[in-house]
Amino acid sequence: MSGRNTSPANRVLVLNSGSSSVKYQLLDMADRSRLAVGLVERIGEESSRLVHTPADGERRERRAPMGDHGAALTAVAAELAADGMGLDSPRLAAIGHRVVHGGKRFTAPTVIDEEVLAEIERLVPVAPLHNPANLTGIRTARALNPELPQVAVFDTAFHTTMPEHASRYAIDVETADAHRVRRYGFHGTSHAYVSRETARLLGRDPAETNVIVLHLGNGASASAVRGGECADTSMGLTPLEGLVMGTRSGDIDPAVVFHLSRVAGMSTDEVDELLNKRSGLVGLCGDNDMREIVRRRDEGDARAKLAFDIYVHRLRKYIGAYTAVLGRVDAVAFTAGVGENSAPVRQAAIEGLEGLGLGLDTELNSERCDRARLVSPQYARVAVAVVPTDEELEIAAQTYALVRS
Ligand SMILES: Nc1ncnc2c1ncn2[C@@H]1O[C@H](COP(=O)(O)OP(=O)(O)O)[C@@H](O)[C@H]1O
Ligand SMILES: CC(=O)OP(=O)(O)O
Ligand SMILES: [Mg+2]
Repeated sequence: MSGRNTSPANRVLVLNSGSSSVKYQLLDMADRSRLAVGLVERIGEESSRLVHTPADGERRERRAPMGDHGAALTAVAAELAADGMGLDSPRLAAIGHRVVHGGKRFTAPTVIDEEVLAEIERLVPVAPLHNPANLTGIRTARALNPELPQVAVFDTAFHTTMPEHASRYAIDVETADAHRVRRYGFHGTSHAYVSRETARLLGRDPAETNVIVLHLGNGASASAVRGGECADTSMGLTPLEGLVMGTRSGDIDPAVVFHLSRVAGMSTDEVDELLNKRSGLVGLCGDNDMREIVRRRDEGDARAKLAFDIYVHRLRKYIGAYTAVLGRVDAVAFTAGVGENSAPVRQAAIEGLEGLGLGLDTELNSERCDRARLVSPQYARVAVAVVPTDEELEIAAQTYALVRS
């Protein structure tokens, strides 16, 4: 089976397009190994940068302005081609795209055609930072190889099991339904993967395990997972609701919007921009990198301390709320950039929650480690876990399963 024409098409390219970045991985699904990983940052700026690392080669960095996600993906395709793994490679089975908003319709991974593209486009108003980037990525990939199957894996899909008492807002039913206003939830691929991995870490069946997952990246969300299914999650119609994030406010009184419009004369777009891009940690202290915030706080910076405290206070409220939603909690799992790396955030979030059965082993918590692990003491009733998320692997697995079936 080593001849060129007989090599199986078992590779999947995964594209995770954020508002100003693209993360990508090329995976071999025979052994789930990574053949290349990379990142394009600062898309839309003069200082765009691509970092590409093939599994068996040197890390390469390219700096050139990339105006949009199309230009970024074209540059990624060129890097892959230089390693003999271009988008026209017969070994490539499919491209899996992370698509942030799938609305109510997409409850599972879906092969992309014109109609699916149109539906993703229709959802742009409820995911303005994300769906346009996803669409550009998909269109460019299709132009580069029209024959290649493209699969959309939706952030919202995992949350479609939420019961209506969790997904419906308490507003007029007819108005809500006419405009598809409800809570959808996001980061679903991560919540699904991490809740399953947490059960595995505990040596338990995911179908009988209840987990609170705290996905703390730049965007951040919490979910209550009962027996492998989402019972509630903190993001809503859009990825703005819930936890305090890098640049997003999370929960606020909706009347803040009317107030800013009436009293400060701000337009709808201006308030939208304020809450999505100039709020959260950035709005509170000018920084959205948790490393920097903790460093400043430790040097006595009052604004950084307040930002940290507000971030953690919100997190603790959700831990309490989801303990009540689930009734019995087996584990709280921290994941994504902040969750996996910030021992001070984990400590402040769990400290004093003995009443909920939670505790932390401060030594285990401060160890650096990139594998899933427990950081709670043996005697704690509820386990606390740090579980690295792997959205790319999960997207590749779902994509590959779909194109093979
Ligand atoms: N060592 C670290 N300590 C604390 N926070 C970290 C560390 N590494 C990364 N982060 C945080 O993780 C965030 C990015 O998380 P990530 O999950 O990659 O987000 P996204 O996928 O939304 O880009 C950074 O903004 C930073 O705040
Ligand atoms: C949905 C969402 O917030 O995604 P990200 O964390 O990639 O911004
Ligand atoms: Mg992320």
